[in-house]
Amino acid sequence: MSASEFDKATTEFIEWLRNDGVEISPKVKIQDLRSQNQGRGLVATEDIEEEETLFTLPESTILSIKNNTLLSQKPHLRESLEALSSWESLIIILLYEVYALPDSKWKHYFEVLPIRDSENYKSDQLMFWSEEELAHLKPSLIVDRIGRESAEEMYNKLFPGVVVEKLGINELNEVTLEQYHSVASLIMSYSFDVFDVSKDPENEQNGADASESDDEDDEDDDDRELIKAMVPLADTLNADTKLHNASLTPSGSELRMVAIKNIKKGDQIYNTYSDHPNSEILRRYGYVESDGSKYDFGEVPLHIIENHFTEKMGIKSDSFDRIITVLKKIADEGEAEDYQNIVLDSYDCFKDYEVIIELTFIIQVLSLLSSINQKYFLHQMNEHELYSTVFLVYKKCYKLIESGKLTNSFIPNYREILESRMQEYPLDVINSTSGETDSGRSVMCKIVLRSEYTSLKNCLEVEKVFNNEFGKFKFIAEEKATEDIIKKRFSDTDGSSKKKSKKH
Ligand SMILES: C[S@@+](CC[C@H](N)C(=O)[O-])C[C@H]1O[C@@H](n2cnc3c(N)ncnc32)[C@H](O)[C@@H]1O
Repeated sequence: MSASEFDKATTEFIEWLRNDGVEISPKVKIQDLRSQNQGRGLVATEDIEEEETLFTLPESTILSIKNNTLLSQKPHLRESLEALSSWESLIIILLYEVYALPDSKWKHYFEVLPIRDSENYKSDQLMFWSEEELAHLKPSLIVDRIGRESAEEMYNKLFPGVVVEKLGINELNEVTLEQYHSVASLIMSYSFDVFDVSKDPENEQNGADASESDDEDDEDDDDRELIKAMVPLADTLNADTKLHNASLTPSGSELRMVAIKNIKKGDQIYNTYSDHPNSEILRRYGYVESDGSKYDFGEVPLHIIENHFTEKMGIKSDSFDRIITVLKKIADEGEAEDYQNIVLDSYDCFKDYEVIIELTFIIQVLSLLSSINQKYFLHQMNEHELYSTVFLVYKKCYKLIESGKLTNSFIPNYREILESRMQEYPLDVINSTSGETDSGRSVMCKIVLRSEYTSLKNCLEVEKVFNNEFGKFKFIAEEKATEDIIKKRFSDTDGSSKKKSKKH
């Protein structure tokens, strides 16, 4: 597509929007941002004030289960489509609109989407990367979450079983896996979750959350009210976690894009696609923020914690596995939220000097257990003894953390764990500084790794992490924390010896 064809598609898209009743402020325009690797975007042509409306979209423009050609031609399918997940139904609706209808009402919209213009829109979502390209993203854990298998499972479930055989949509008989992937990834990177105001008008004020929608793995918690929708023009806005200056909000049965800040003439108008770190932005949307997302974090996988406590702190591997089993059991059997699960596959360490509480909790539990293990061997305990020891330690740590305390061994353990994780990152990432302007896949890998590495590094600043406005931890001697536990578990209170595991 030449520059003039690209502009022609934009012009026809705008004309179509206006004819469909979309009102667009004269202070904004769609701009060709291909030179910045951003496709199209919306730009201010005049100064705009906070709360000004940039455009208003009537219901008729929004493509969703409420408004589409498939159901207007085949209304008897409504119930069956509604019974599917909102992902599945929108995929079918969109495939029908794009591939079965040469004259779809939304055809001018499709012309400005990657689905019709593969020349100007490269699909860089991780789903489309080769194994070799993905290898450059290691050690990021994002490579384990690409979701290609689950996408293929959905394709195999829908085609031909559901779509052709059950629903009888023969027009979609020939849909290939490739076409399915391109529609599914379009939904992933362009769709919005909007409240279905027609169902419950009282929700109007809460708003079409109208945020860029989540992916198929995290299907809406509140499926009653949120529907997945393609929202033309609203999805022309690019996103930036730090420059976010406009949001989509409901207004009766319409949707409005509203400035949430003053915007200067010439500035780009940015939406937000939720609070994602760079790795997740790359996975879902195929780009990265070169100077890092506001919501970046690095992750500490459980095996790093395991290696630390088994290789350096004297807990045997087998004991470690048994402790983990007990910790999971405590969470499974625990009453209410008091006994939360602290065994995760990985633990987030945020760029802004915050770590998830589960990381603090599990390191504190294992710190106390390793100090108990020096005298009372965990590996010599039977199942019951180990359970009650771990349980007492768990409860002690819960109380400690709740009252703003950690023990002295916590920080060295925490530090070494983070440092071990950081050592997994390649040297060129460690030594690089921001500033890449290229957007090739290998450069994006570097940027993601740097985002993660920087987040981990920030979390090494323990003063900021454990002594901040949200919580100031005091550090107490190990013995003080373990003495009650040792008394309860190992002292001879009734004359019989409970010191089976004591060192001789
Ligand atoms: C909802 S669309 C935004 C409109 C898009 N630029 C277009 O021309 O159709 C989301 C896609 O836009 C691109 N995008 C959004 N924000 C971006 C940014 N800050 N930098 C680079 N590309 C961005 C990515 O390709 C993403 O998958």
